[in-house]
Amino acid sequence: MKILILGAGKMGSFFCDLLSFDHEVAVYDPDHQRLRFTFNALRFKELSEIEEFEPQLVINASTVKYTLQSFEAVLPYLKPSCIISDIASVKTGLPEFYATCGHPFVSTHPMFGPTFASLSNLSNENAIIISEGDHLGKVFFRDLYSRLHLNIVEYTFTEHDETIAYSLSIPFAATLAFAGVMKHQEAPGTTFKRHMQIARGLMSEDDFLVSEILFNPNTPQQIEKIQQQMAELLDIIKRRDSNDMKAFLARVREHIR
Ligand SMILES: O=C(O)C(=O)C[C@]1(C(=O)O)C=C[C@@H](O)C=C1
Repeated sequence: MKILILGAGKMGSFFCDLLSFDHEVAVYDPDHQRLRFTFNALRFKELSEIEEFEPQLVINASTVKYTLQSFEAVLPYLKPSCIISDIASVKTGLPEFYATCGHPFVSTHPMFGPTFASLSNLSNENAIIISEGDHLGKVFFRDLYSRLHLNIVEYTFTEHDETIAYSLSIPFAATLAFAGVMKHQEAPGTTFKRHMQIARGLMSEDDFLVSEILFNPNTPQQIEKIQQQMAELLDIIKRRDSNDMKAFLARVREHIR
């Protein structure tokens, strides 16, 4: 299959490595410097090269802020039968775009990345496939993700954004709150060190990625839940109420069972 990957960032390079043994792969990135590290694939710097290549599948691995923009840039150079796909962390705007783009589409979300996952062993990781996608496109990604031993879950676009607001925005916001008040420790404890590791991982992410995940329209209501929990905890601490604290901790334990 002829596959075009948009974006030679971390995820684009990951898909390129993964697919280049079994498929004819090309990578397009308008930032020519980033193509220096692209191997076993054609490196496209000009849009006209895409037209000549005639890809059958496009995997858009651009930074989430530019997902729609990069689709729009390449669309005029694709055959109508070409399946277009994205791996964006937030799907806002994509259902509307796909509905009018005139191409079969498939949308997925690998729930891992180079910061924390070991890309050579993904057997404990997850991937989401959006149910509205084209049948063949979904079969392609289901097969690819199964071969990586990923746990695969299927959600609609709406379910995806609701779930992601919960599973990414809560840890992101909680980490930002922690990192926002932390100071250098000369003798940190193990819990502190673990939090610090997560905070450093998150802060090494692209600002666009962090922002777009937090800009998910479902995020504010999740952050309000954190605020409610903190307000309740603060109140219990100030009152030094052992019974209320016991009840609070029991409730939290129930949540993480
Ligand atoms: O491990 C990483 O590199 C990630 O950025 C993964 C992570 C996460 O923080 O959990 C971040 C964004 C993705 O859309 C999915 C998962």
